[in-house]
Amino acid sequence: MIRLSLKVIKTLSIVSFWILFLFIVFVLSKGKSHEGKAVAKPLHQSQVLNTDVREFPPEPKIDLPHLKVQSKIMESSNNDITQELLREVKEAKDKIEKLQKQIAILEGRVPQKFPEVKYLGYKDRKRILVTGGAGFVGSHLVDILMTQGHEVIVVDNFFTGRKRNVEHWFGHRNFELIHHDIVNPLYVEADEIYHLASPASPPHYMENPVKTIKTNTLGTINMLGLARRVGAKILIASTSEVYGDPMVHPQPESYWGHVNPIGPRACYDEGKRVAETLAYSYAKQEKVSVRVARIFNTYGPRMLASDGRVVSNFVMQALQNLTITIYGNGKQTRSFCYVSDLVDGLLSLMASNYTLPVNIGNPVEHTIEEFAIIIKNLVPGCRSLVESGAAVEDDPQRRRPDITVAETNLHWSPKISLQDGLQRTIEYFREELSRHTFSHDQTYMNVIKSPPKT
Ligand SMILES: O=c1ccn([C@@H]2O[C@H](COP(=O)(O)OP(=O)(O)O[C@H]3OC[C@@H](O)[C@H](O)[C@H]3O)[C@@H](O)[C@H]2O)c(=O)[nH]1
Repeated sequence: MIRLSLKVIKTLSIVSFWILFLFIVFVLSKGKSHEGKAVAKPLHQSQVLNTDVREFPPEPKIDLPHLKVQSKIMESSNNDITQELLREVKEAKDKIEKLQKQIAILEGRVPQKFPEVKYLGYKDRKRILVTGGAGFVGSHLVDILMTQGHEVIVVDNFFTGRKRNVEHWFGHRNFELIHHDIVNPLYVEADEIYHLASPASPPHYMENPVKTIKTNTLGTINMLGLARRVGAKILIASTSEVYGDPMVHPQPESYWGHVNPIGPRACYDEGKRVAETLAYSYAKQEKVSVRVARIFNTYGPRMLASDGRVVSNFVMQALQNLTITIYGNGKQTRSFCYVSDLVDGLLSLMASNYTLPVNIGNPVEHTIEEFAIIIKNLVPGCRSLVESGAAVEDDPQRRRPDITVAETNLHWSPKISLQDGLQRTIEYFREELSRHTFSHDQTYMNVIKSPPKT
């Protein structure tokens, strides 16, 4: 459809150029014939005058200057018209050139071929809504749902999501993108809802804590309300942060958590805890079919370089030989799951009959200090220093998922090793870096963080 529109625009611009050109040629030739008439007419008039007033000799002193002035006026007005037309032609040419450039850019961006999509019959094809579908995790989920042959509606407010993440589906008849903030109600039809919309990186969710709470409470109410109205099954993306700074290790789903309700992370931690409470309240009271995934630290391509989480920070620092910044003493631990494993877990959970919360994460645990060294060693020739700085307030000290529930009920466990996943992620960020040019004292971080120059 987009390709067709581009062709039509291209054809129209060429046709309009030729029409304008022919019009100009026509006007110019008219102007010339006028010029001819302008000379002929006075001559004719003078002849008439000669015959009519034979007794009075013509008075060239009066007539000739008049004729000269007149022809000069006509000449100059013709010159003006010509100048004006030439200016218009130039303007039109410039506009057409500009349009052609824009068309070339658009043609380059619209994929000539969509990724291969399975054909599903009417009975098997679902209409699936993904909130936050242009984000890091959401866009990977959308890719799988699309290739499975479903109809996918992406809703995103583009706070941390990017159109670029889903642009390879633009124009596909199974794909729809809605720019919408789910804090406001949404009226669409869907069989399933994956509710992922929320900033997930600590610096992002702390930037506007009130908005983070609204997204996870009002936004979740809106999505649960929608699920109730249309009878859709809904999966809520919760987080390992519901366990806070855990007193139990590793964390099973049965652990109630240890969250500071008034700390800097509370907007997210408590927001997600309320989201879970809302899910089970709608399930109990309104009979909505809910699934709750507690997502542990996830990484992979399409993370924003400015995301602020440890993987993107360390990889970007290592690629640019900048100091790798550890917050605190680096003894705190995390377990990192590659994004494709997480997406498989979400799909399995949605398809299962298991309705209680499920941890989705990779149980291989590392200290942040070890993690910095692992990344440094994976970037060939990296000369970064590793340094410790100030600790982050309320930073959870130990985190590792107990994934027994997922293994038993979903038959799911992560497949991608940290080594493989990080290598793919490093390649992605290397590519991201190559898209930008920097002056000698600039880094990707300070370029993308500084406000755009006007
Ligand atoms: O540059 C950095 C960034 C982070 N860190 C540390 O690395 C650890 C991990 O931090 P991240 O910001 O990546 O993520 P966190 O584990 O704190 O929070 C994450 O938890 C699970 C998810 O649901 C969320 O995506 C997110 O809230 C923390 O201890 C943090 O202090 C650094 O040492 N240096």
